[in-house]
Amino acid sequence: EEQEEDVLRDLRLFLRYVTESLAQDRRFKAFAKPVDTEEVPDYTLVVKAPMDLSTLLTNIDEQKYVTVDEFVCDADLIWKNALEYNPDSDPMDRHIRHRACALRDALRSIIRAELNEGFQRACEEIRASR
Ligand SMILES: CC(=O)c1csc(NC(=O)C2C[NH2+]C2)n1
Repeated sequence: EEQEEDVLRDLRLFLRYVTESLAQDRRFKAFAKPVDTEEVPDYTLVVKAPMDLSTLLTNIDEQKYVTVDEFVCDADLIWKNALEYNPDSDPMDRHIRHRACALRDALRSIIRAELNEGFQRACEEIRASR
């Protein structure tokens, strides 16, 4: 009902704030848009569930997420995919892995700093009721 739609609207605003904060950070530029599978043809052979910051924003607009944890699950794909696609010891692989781990930590840090636990519980109750 109306109150639920009010909570989910606030969730979308919160998730856009988190995602935009990460998207503005130059360290995370490699994660801003989908990997171009024309330029990187072997990417889809290695990574079965691609994800990037712009796709997270699209998912938010399409009302895919009812809880913060569902969003974090998708956002975590970004760094997991990067570690999978860049496993080697060469400096470029190491560089992108460091940035992927920085993305993971920045995401969790913003959420811990800004998310009200009562609001998270309200979202989880909506998910449980559906
Ligand atoms: C988004 C992502 O994970 C990504 C973009 S480029 C890249 N890796 C490289 O360009 C080479 C370093 N070894 C392969 N990984």
